Amino acid sequence: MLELNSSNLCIACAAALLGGLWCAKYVFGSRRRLPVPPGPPGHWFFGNQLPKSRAPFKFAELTEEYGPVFSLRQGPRLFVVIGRHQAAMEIMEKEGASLADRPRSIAAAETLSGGMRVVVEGSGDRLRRLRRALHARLQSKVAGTYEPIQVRNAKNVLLDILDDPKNHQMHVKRYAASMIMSITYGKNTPTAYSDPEVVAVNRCLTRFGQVIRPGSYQVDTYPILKYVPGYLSTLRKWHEEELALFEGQLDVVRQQMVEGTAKPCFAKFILEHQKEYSLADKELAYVAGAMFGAGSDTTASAITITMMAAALHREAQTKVQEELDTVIGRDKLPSFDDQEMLPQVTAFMLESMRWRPVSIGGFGHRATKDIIWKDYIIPKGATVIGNHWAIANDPEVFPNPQKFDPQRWFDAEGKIRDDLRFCTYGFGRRICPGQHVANRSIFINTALVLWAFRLSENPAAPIDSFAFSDTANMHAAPFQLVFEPRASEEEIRRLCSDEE
Ligand code: HEM
Repeated sequence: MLELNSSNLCIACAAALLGGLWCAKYVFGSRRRLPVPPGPPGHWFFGNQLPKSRAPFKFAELTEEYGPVFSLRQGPRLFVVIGRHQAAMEIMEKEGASLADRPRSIAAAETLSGGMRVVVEGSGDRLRRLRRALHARLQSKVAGTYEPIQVRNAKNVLLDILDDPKNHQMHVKRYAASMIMSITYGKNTPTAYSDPEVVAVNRCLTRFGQVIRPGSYQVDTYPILKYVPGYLSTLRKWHEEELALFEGQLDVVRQQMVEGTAKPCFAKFILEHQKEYSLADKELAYVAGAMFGAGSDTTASAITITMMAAALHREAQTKVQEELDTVIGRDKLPSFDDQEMLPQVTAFMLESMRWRPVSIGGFGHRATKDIIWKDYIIPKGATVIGNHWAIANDPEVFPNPQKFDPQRWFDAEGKIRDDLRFCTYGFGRRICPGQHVANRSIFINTALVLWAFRLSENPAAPIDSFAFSDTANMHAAPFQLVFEPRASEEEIRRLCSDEE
């Protein structure tokens, strides 16, 4: 990040003055009749210091202190954080139409992503077109057509674990990268996580992750800084690099279409329907790139969390395995067709996603009009965040929330409850369009891994179930697992090499 020096002090002063005016607007001007939700006191001008690390946990503490909805101010920006399930439903879902926007992000959205990355795109016509294109290929019915790709890759996870159990986290990352590359670009060879293409995409993602972190670029609080010469030049260079990468990936499919060798995939679909969705070439490249960006590491993280949960909660694991043994037996592998009959597997994955939510802090939405909630106002322009971690630990909805208890997802008749939902995939109009693909990935990997192996901790290397990266989508730090095959190795290998 650029240090402020004397030559741009004037601009900084102007920024401060402008910030002050905005501040005054929040503090005195627009208080209207209702107050904003309560929150910790802050500096009259700078407001509150946003946590520099582990924000979802610190926000959860503030929820305990200030209630289900609290607010923080940083310079001119107001943040409203929701930490309870009911409030999240009342605000994020019921007021979804007023919260479809994203907070303005000059650094990550406008500069690094050139205004084309769907996850940080503001509401409006372009977002609608992008989401329509994604929905066309990710909605539940279409997601079902990817099941053979998911089964093939999930079987490879079992084989990889047999060959090299130590690298279980890498195998799952390979699963997710390979599956997304197939769906997006029609690549049907297993993609190694060390593929140069995957490495290059991941480099872009790491950069994006760094830039999007609140507070990493002051320009998002004081927009005038964008006129400071050189301030955003690195981000512009990175944008050119990622655009070239995404365009290159799309060009391969374009060429295959000319040669008649293109496989059915998202890239082919959007190229064929470019006019219908009115997407420019660069937008096409980015929306295909978004599939990998949003869907690869998130999926891998969620699968790894189910494996960690199994090793740490052996009773819960046994319940799933008893169900697998009764319903599936030992002569075949579980498949998607069996899901209805495997509610324990479903409950186990639902509880894993609640226990350690991948998108732990939730993503910011921007209010496009004043929202009244109880006796408070969430003013137009505020950034509203549903804190997944705090909501996951709401004791009213998830009693004894620290306990890993898949049985909480069952109703009295032993069916998966349809009145209970956790916000794994976010909220309202910005809900994750990849959720149907993701759920299928988590289901098939959980079912196959628990069918094939008994998972446990290595007593010499206990698992720290809180050792995760401090990033928007969190990843478990490396940890050891012991995989004890539940069938003979030959049998697992034979069943994994059977064609579907
Ligand atoms: C377990 C895996 C996944 C998790 C936990 C996850 C979670 C999320 C969350 C929390 C959001 C933001 C929602 C909000 O703003 O409230 C999101 C957005 C998004 N996800 Fe996922 N996701 C997963 C897998 C996927 C997959 C597999 C794909 C694509 C194939 C995908 C594509 C997207 C896209 C494109 C967005 C941006 C949507 C927008 O901003 O309008 N995700 N995801």
